[in-house]
Amino acid sequence: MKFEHQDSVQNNLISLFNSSSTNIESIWHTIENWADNESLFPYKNGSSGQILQALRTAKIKLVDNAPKGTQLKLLIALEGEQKLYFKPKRYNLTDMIKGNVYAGFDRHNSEVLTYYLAMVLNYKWIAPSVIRRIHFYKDILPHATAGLSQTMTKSEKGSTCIYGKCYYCKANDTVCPNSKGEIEGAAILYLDKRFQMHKSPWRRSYSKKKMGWETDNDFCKKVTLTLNTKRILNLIDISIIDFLVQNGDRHRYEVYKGQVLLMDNGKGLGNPMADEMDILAPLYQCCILSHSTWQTLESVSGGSLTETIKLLSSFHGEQLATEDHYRAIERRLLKVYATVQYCIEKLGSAKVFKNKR
Ligand SMILES: Nc1ncnc2c1ncn2[C@@H]1O[C@H](COP(=O)(O)OP(=O)(O)OP(=O)(O)O)[C@@H](O)[C@H]1O
Ligand SMILES: [Mn+2]
Repeated sequence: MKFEHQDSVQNNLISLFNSSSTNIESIWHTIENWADNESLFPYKNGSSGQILQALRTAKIKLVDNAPKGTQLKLLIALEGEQKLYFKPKRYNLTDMIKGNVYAGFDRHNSEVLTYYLAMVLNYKWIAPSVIRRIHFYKDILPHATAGLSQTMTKSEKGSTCIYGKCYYCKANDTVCPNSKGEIEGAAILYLDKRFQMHKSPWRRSYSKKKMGWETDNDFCKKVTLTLNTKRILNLIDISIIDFLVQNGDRHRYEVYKGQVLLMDNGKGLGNPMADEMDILAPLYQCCILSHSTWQTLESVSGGSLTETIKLLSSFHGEQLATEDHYRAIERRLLKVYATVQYCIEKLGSAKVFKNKR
């Protein structure tokens, strides 16, 4: 069932994304002059769509390794002073990643789908991200830094491949151009600003050891001693987004202009059959939620969440996930509603719903 209110939410989102304008210079100019406390990057009046179009098409000036982190990725300088992070495709959409919630390589489509998901859920502290195919021999090799060239190797079939520079990068784990000579990946707009990094209170141990949040029923109380309500509400918003795509790897978070950024979203969409509930621990342990997040969640019920993501991503002609994954997101959304219901029953809605500031 669809409500009128849902149509207006969807129409508003369409107006952010359905932009045919491709004046790259002018959208980069808008970004450079962006000084707003409402979102990480401009999004109104088609800006979101224009940024994605620019990320997909802007000419490449320089390609380098991006050595921070465990996953292979590139830092690409575009004509006109903007940069992007390029997380290459490592899996097909139908591949199932078995194992724990942080198993496997990053999924490039998870970065992109999470961007749309966050925008639909009105979480605007995220960098625009879009699928881009880059011609290896025309657009990477001629612009590669010496450092990047040193982390390339010839495959058995004779093509040049990249193994990159990162914590988990290994010379036999390469990314190679496809039969068209292209490498597909997520092009993520680079935030060239200073931000602070914090450890997530709900991070995993990445070993057999149990973390405080896994054993302590009063864990949220401890968190409230160090973090204010606004920060906790932000972390809860993020845990909902992470739960919907099953990203279980939110070990740290970055803060910019007092807002928690949704950065590093590549560990979602691994297994459409899994609903690991503990990703939602911030929500069910603290049992608070911002009013506005709840309103937004209610406004995307009944299938409209994934319908809207599909619609917005269709403007670039890309399929971001299989139907199994979209069904899984809708199924998990029902579990989010049920978790909020549990909190209301436990504490009463007056205690659950909070204002963000
Ligand atoms: N869009 C961005 N703009 C600027 N900096 C970014 C952006 N995305 C990520 N970073 C920074 O780069 C670092 C590495 O990126 P990211 O976390 O995506 O890589 P990763 O390989 O998945 O790392 P990890 O293995 O620690 O999860 C992050 O710590 C973050 O500070
Ligand atoms: Mn990561």
